[in-house]
Amino acid sequence: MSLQYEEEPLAEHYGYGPPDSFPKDFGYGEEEEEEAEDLPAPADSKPRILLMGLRRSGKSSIQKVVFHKMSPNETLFLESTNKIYKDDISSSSFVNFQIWDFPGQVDFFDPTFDYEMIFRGTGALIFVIDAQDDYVEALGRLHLTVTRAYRVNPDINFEVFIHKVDGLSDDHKIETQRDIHQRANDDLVDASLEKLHLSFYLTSIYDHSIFEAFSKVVQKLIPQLPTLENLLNIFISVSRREPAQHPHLWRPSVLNNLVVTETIKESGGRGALISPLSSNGSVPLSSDGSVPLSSDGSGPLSSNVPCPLMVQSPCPLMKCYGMVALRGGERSWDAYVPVEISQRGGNLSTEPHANGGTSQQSLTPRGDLSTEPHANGGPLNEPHANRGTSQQSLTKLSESQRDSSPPGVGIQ
Ligand SMILES: Nc1nc2c(ncn2[C@@H]2O[C@H](COP(=O)(O)OP(=O)(O)OP(=O)(O)O)[C@@H](O)[C@H]2O)c(=O)[nH]1
Repeated sequence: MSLQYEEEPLAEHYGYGPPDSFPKDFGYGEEEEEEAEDLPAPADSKPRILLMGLRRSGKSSIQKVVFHKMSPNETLFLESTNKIYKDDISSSSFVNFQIWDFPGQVDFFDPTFDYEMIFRGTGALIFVIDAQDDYVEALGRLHLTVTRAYRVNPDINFEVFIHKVDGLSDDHKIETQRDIHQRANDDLVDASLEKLHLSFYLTSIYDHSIFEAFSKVVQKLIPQLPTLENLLNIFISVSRREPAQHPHLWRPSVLNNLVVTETIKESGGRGALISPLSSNGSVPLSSDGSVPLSSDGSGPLSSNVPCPLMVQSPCPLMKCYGMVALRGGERSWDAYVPVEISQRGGNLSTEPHANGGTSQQSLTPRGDLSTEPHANGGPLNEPHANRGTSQQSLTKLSESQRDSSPPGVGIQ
């Protein structure tokens, strides 16, 4: 069903050539995209993220650096995209989506182009603006694109990447963002589209900003986000150790870098503990209970306690893992929620916790957040209150490891 649905309009209406022309030979790219025959039906498809913007604005570079580990310098050799490249990001049960990288020269509004089909199945539209270039034309195209898309599908998240800001001074960055924000919103007001919300991000492939921005875009597509945010607030509240004191500690710290990969399992839990996991699905252990980094700084070292709920991920946004355990009253730890922690190359955030005020929150039996004080008098924000329980969680994972596991394995 989907095969014809997607193949036909794209194959017919996209193609090489100047703007405003759509030769019939347009098709999908050949590198990583699926064959048209494999495309899922629109109703069943994963959330779709469109990458749009003028030519050379940096769309393909963003995709390659964020999802294919291409080094930023290599993007200098990328050729101009002349087909839609559809990239399937299937990293876990929560975070599955497709990215469609559009050629910059395509005019999406050619009458023969079925833009309705494209926008109808879209979760987020990222419009990339080259901040090092004159952006007047880009603003015009942005307006045209988002207004047309909004009329087809008002549920799309519209995200504007003010890109290549590595070449700008701090003052220039702020001024550029202010100016683009102002002009884009003025255009919407003139079109009586005040309800259309644009989110803006300053990005560059040469630093962490592009990962942060993409992480935020993806998170908006996760329906369980409120629950996850609550969990992560708890995560932050128990993550007390400062990197300055323990530079070897792998310390997830910012909310928007975290993505949970499993729903909360039924539990009689009243508390939460998060232990870091290595990418091979085991809990890293060291003599002082902290988490040593691997030599390349990309994540925790491997260790010796297997975790049955581990979810592997090929995506560099989600290469490290943590685990939430829900405590079940008199019982031992009986539910585990693996979380994926977005991080790249050991670039740890050392910003203070933005959401640290959740110390009195605890998990109800259904995994919802309660704001009541902790029932057992062991507030979650006291690191030592969790030391004993991390031992319990390890017991649950592997009885044989019980005595050999040091206390305080969880991040504190
Ligand atoms: N300074 C800087 N250059 C970048 C950045 N991102 C991409 N570039 C460069 O911008 C140029 C164009 O990048 P592409 O990714 O090919 O742009 P595109 O939007 O996909 O281009 P089309 O395929 O023609 O639509 C390349 O030389 C990249 O190296 C960035 O964050 N900073």
